[in-house]
Amino acid sequence: MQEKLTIIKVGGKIVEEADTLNQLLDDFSVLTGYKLLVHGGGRSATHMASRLGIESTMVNGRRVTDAETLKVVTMVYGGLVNKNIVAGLQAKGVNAIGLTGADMDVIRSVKRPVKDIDYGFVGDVERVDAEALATLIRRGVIPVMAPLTHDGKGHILNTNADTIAGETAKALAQIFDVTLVYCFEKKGVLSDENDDDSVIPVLTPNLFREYVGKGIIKEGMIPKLENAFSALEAGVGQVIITSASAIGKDIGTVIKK
Ligand SMILES: Nc1ncnc2c1ncn2[C@@H]1O[C@H](COP(=O)(O)OP(=O)(O)O)[C@@H](O)[C@H]1O
Ligand SMILES: CC(=O)N[C@@H](CCC(=O)OP(=O)(O)O)C(=O)O
Repeated sequence: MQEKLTIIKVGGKIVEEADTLNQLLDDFSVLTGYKLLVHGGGRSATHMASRLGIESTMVNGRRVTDAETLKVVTMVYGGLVNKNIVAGLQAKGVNAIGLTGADMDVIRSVKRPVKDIDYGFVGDVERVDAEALATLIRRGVIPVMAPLTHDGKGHILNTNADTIAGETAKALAQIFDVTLVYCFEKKGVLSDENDDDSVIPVLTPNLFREYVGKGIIKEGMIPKLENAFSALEAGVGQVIITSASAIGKDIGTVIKK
C-alpha cells in the first residue's frame, strides 16, 4: 500500500493577509502525515506591480508576464510570499523548505508558445522531479512551492499556482497516495455565487460542463477545475476544493471522474 501525502494549494487572498495566512499555517502545521504546500500570491504581485507603475493583465486566469512583470513575480512569489510562509511554518515547528521550480531542478517548463495570445514569460510544465520531492518529504522536510518554474537555460518562468499543485500532485501520485486540496476563500464550488452555503458536494465532468454552460462556474474556477480533473485522471487519489479554514476537515466540493 502506498503511503499517504496531502498537497495543499493556497491562493492569493489567503496568503496576502497576515491573519488568514497565520490561521492557514496553524491548520497546516497540525495536519498529520506527509504533506506539501503550494502557494499562489497573484494578488500580492498585482499590488506590488501597481506600486511600481506596472499594469497587470490577466487572460483566461493567467498573467501576461512581460520582462518587467517577470521581475516582480520572481521577487514576490520566490521572495516575499515564499519566505514569509517558510518562516511562519518554522515558527510552528514545521521544518519547511521554500522551493521554486529552479531549486533542485524540481520543475522544468517550456515558455508557452504564442498562439492567439502572447503570454510572455509563462511556463508550461514539462516535468516535475517527484523523486527529489519524495526524498525531502521522507526526511521530514516539508516543501513549500512557489508558482515559478525554469526552462533549464537560465530563465525563470511564471506558472499558475493551481497548475503547479496539479502537476506536482500527478508526479507524486506515482509514489504516494495523494490527496490534493485546493483552498480558497469560499467553502467550495458554489451553485449560487451569492449564497456561500450553496456548496456543490460532488462535481463530475458532466456537471462541470453544465455549470460552465450556465455561467455558474466561471473565471479562475474554470482552470482550477480543469487542473483538478486532469489530476484525478492521472492517478491522484482524491481532489477537494474547499475553504482555507477547512483543512483536515471533510467538507467542500469533492471532484469525481
Ligand atoms: N461557481 C463558483 N463557485 C465558487 N467560486 C467561483 C465560482 N465561479 C467562479 N468563481 C470564482 O473563482 C475564484 C477562485 O479562483 P481563483 O481566483 O483563480 O482562485 P485562488 O483564490 O485560489 O487563486 C473565486 O474567488 C470566485 O470568484
Ligand atoms: C501564469 C500565472 O497566471 N501565474 C500566476 C501565479 C500566481 C498564482 O497563481 O496565484 P494565485 O493562486 O493566488 O492566483 C500569476 O502570476 O498570477
